[in-house]
Amino acid sequence: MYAVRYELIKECKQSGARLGRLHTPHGIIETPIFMPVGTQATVKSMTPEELKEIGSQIILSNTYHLYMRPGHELIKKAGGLHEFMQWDKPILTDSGGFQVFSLGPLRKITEEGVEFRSHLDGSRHTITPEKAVEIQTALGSDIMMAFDECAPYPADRDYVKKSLERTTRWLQRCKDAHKNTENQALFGIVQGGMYKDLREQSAREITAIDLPGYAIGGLSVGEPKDIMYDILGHTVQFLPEDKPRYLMGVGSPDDLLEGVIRGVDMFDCVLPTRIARNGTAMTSQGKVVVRNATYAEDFSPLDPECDCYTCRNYTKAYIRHLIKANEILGARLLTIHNLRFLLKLMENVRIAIHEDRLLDFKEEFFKKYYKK
Ligand SMILES: CCNc1nc2cc3[nH]c(NC)nc3cc2c(=O)[nH]1
Ligand SMILES: [Zn+2]
Repeated sequence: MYAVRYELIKECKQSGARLGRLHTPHGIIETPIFMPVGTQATVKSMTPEELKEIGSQIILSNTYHLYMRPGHELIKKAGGLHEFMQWDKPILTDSGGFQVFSLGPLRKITEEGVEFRSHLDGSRHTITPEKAVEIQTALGSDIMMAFDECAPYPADRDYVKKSLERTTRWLQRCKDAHKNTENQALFGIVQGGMYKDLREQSAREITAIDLPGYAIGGLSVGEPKDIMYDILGHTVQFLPEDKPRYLMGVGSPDDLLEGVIRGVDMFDCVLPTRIARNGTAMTSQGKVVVRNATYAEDFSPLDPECDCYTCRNYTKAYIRHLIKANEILGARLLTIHNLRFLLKLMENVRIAIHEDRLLDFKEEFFKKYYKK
């Protein structure tokens, strides 16, 4: 019996999209789903109450950052991540692989794992598949991600092939090290760069290892959108229908819709929270850079069609003032709105799949948001 079980509710008649339910130890998640990112055990500037208020069902936290600070042993002493941050719904932790690889020249990859220097104090560390599982076990997340290598883009074919084969060996080591399969699920991650045959090879190797869910990694790493969509569509066909599919690091509205249409169930992205902090909002009329002077005396709501706390109470002029004055409330109000916007988008996507009109919904959305 796995800690996490996927229930396929309905397949869309217009596309490869699906409605599903993900049963986890901390509750049931309706998919397709967008997961707000809480890198350091907090979705920046949001309280758990506010996250629930806007409809967050599951949040993501980052193994590398929490291992570095405050340390997974401390969080274990605190009773685990749910207790530490007072979030009683599901948590997914990534394995730190992506962060460690984005440390660039400060790291060395071997069969054993990855040696790197801390971004905080330069101290030397080695993360192995076993260590990544140990850290995530201490954090107590509902879903832990395998330790993998996200191949850089671009990367030559030989490198990508060797890398994906090592990622498969690392996944087996993660599974062997994963003891409490009743309380925590381990998801495997498919690699293979932008090479369709290598994507097939990786998907077959990774799914040959029986797990409750699988992620598509190595995308949203700077490649053109049409390549991402093409590789994604190719890769999904080698993933089992009865398991959730998680596309890592994807979250702009167009990418979410294109991903759902190709059969993806789970997404995460720092975009909505990151652009909020620098004064950009995603609205039903498209992007609004609210820090622009044009909004200085605009006393209308940020998004007339939005039901969030920010749009019910404040004007663009006020939010612009807060952002210009670098007031913390500015970042908070835009974060509330941007997260609500994406969570609401996914609610509407789930309804559209239910009514077999997802492609029509996408058409309408693109006309308003992207004016095309
Ligand atoms: C769980 C850690 N492993 C892991 N994280 C990832 C995070 C990503 N984030 C983005 N774009 C923002 N692409 C990603 C790929 C991977 C990937 O291939 N692997
Ligand atoms: Zn709003």
